[in-house]
Amino acid sequence: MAKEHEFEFFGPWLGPLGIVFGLPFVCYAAAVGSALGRLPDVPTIMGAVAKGWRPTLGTVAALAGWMAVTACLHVALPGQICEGAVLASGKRLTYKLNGFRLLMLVYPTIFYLAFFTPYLDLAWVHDHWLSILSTSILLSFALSLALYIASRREGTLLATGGQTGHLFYDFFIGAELNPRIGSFDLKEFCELYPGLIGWAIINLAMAHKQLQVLGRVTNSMVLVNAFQLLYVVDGLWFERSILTTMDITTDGFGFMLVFGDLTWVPFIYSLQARYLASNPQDLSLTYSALVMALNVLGYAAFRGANSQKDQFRRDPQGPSVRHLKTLKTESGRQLIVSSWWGTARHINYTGDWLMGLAWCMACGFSSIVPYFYAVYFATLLVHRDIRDGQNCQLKYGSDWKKYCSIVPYRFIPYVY
Ligand SMILES: NC(=O)C1=CN([C@@H]2O[C@H](COP(=O)(O)OP(=O)(O)OC[C@H]3O[C@@H](n4cnc5c(N)ncnc54)[C@H](OP(=O)(O)O)[C@@H]3O)[C@@H](O)[C@H]2O)C=CC1
Ligand SMILES: CC(C)=CCC[C@@H](C)[C@H]1CC=C2C3=C(CC[C@@]21C)[C@@]1(C)CC[C@H](O)C(C)(C)[C@@H]1CC3
Repeated sequence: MAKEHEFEFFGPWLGPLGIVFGLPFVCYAAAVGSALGRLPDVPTIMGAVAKGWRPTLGTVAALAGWMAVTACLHVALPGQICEGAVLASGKRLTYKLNGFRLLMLVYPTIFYLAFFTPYLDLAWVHDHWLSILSTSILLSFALSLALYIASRREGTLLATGGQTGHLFYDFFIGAELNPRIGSFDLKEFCELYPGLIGWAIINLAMAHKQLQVLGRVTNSMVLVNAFQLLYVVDGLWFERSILTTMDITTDGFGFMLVFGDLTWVPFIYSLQARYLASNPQDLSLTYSALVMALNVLGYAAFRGANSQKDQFRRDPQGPSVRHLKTLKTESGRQLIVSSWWGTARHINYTGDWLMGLAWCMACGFSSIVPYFYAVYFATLLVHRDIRDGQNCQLKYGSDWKKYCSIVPYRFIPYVY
């Protein structure tokens, strides 16, 4: 029964209800605030949304078309075939990974058509933002519902946290672990293809809008596009490493991830570019260099730590990782206690957040709106660090305590 299970997010109702209904509202607020360049009050948000929220045939066709194009390309293009982590059933699923190829095909094509030909008015995305957003929210609800219903089939492998029996909570947190249509893995696809690549395309659309209105693209817009494209390219180039993240190995595919992948990432992570489309900023050379340095620093910690762990988990005797100091655990696995992983237990999160801060800073300091991302992301990472700590405590028992005493800081050495 529901009572015997542990509920994340403050119980079966409070957090889940807040997320299911609160986050779509935050998306609308961010849409209005980024256009105005200030924090909007509720009547202003409601007024703007009332005027422009309705999905149209055009926005439904655009979004459905985008999902269909990415899905077809994922199926049609060749890709690396990789095995995922071992499941509770003892089996491993195979995944086809071709996100980087897909990006390399789609992004330059759209860039060329929008900026060098009259055939693609990409700024349309900017002008129909609220309507596209509503379409995406509705799609997220519909897909989550379909996934929940499908998870009730006989013999589906359910996520540990998504089988409480509490209907709303399971719908929210995700019941089925790896929903698939044949060999097409819906969770891996949604996490890396339409939303993540869509984010990079949306950024281009915002630059296109700026070009239409201003007659040029500002250096801040170029920086935001370049930084975030690097982030997307990195995610797709290292697509394989997603197969060992808790999203794929542990969490079910429900509203939280569906909405996160298909709506939150493209519509919130593009906040800076959308802000700059309506509030252009010209940055000095020195300031631009500072922001670039912060992005490089963040990227070094993010990529350095993630790759180090990845290589170590694949082959602890590999030439680039065999020198690392480790703690041997009773489970037979080792934990790295030197180099990146000796500085703080989640130095990769710190690097990720620093990059996010650089994206916000590229928008200058005239408005707090673009900084919403840094605040949101800090909250997500703190929560994720706690969840991962709990998982590791279960996996490694007293060895995890030992590890925490050797590497006492979570994010920033000597601070936190
Ligand atoms: N942009 C965004 O919105 C988001 C980005 N991310 C990014 O995704 C990346 C992956 O994040 P995530 O999967 O959450 O977490 P991590 O990459 O930090 O993986 C955590 C796992 O790594 C292993 N591990 C932890 N410490 C050590 C150690 N010292 N030595 C060896 N292995 C260790 C443990 O698993 P085991 O021991 O079983 O291998 C642990 O469960 C991060 O860089 C994060 O910033 C994440 C969420 C959202
Ligand atoms: C507020 C809300 C609904 C949160 C849901 C969380 C999701 C937005 C994030 C959970 C884990 C994510 C990851 C990425 C994007 C955001 C979500 C989906 C990621 C794909 C971004 C690119 C990175 O390189 C990554 C591949 C490491 C990363 C994986 C986790």
